[in-house]
Amino acid sequence: MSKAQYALVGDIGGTNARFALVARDSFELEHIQVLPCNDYANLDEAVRDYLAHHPEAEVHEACMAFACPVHGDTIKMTNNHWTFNKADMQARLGFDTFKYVNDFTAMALGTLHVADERLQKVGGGEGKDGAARLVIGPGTGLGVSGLVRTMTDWAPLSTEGGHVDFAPTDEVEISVLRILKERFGRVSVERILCGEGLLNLYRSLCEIDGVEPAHTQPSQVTEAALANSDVIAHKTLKLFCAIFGRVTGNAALTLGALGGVYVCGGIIPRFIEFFRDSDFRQCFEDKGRMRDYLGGIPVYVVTETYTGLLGAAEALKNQEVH
Ligand SMILES: Nc1ncnc2c1ncn2[C@@H]1O[C@H](COP(=O)(O)OP(=O)(O)OP(=O)(O)O)[C@@H](O)[C@H]1O
Repeated sequence: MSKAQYALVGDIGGTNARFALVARDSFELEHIQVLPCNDYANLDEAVRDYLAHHPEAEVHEACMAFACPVHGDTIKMTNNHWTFNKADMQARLGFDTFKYVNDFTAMALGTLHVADERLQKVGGGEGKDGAARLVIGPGTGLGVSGLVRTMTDWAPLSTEGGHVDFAPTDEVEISVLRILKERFGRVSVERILCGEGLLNLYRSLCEIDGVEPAHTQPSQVTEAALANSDVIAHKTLKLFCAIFGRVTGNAALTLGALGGVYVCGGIIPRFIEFFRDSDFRQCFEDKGRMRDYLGGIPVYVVTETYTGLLGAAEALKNQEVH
């Protein structure tokens, strides 16, 4: 009996490597497995281990997303010890095709295949068909990407939008800027809108109120905020959502994202009800003469865990991804 033909897709983060198989012309992820990168000397060991569990699959094609730059000849993971030459790795694994994409680019492409029930709408109308989409996500950093329709496919934009300047809009935010400027010299929005950023914001609000910080992890701040057991933690999460709304609105204006906004990353899905009740949407739309323009744009929080794997599957077939 001949083996079934599959492509291997991967999403390689600092801590974990996620793998799945996809059949030809399908976006259904089969046999998803999450392996700790630290258990393997390099990528090929992890891939071999994964494929050894699926001898029924014949794999000639692969596409993987990496949490590091992917444009050079060498992949050097930012947060783990894996490093290798791309051509050498492809030869070692014996794949006819091996595509490499950045993890947030894969996240953006993955939103094209997320099931409707994994998209939580937070205001706005219907996205305009074929118009640009914004993909933005606070996680370890603040990822910003976009999707633009071309003649053949959706082209993902690789941007550094997390590094635009933080633009405060009231006295409290101006005080936050002052405090963070003293610490970092320059304050990009990523200094606030990511896990570490949430802590930066919390510590700043503690300093403004003259209170000793009680939390040292981003998750502690959100837990205390959700339990409403700590006034400053609650204020922090509220302000986090408001600033995220303004930054997302700015990015949507710049990109002309009438097709919709997709909120990815591991942070917002952890407090989706709080997010829905927050000032996020109001701040997203609070752009003077552009209020109506933004008012029509739907915002979706993506709650799918494996968006990056779906994106790797899309990237394999997408002619705009080289
Ligand atoms: N409950 C929480 N509230 C706020 N931030 C959190 C919470 N739990 C984890 N974080 C923060 O979320 C960040 C991780 O984000 P995310 O889950 O998106 O990972 P990632 O950037 O995709 O990285 P990787 O691909 O290595 O998993 C970390 O900075 C972490 O401290």
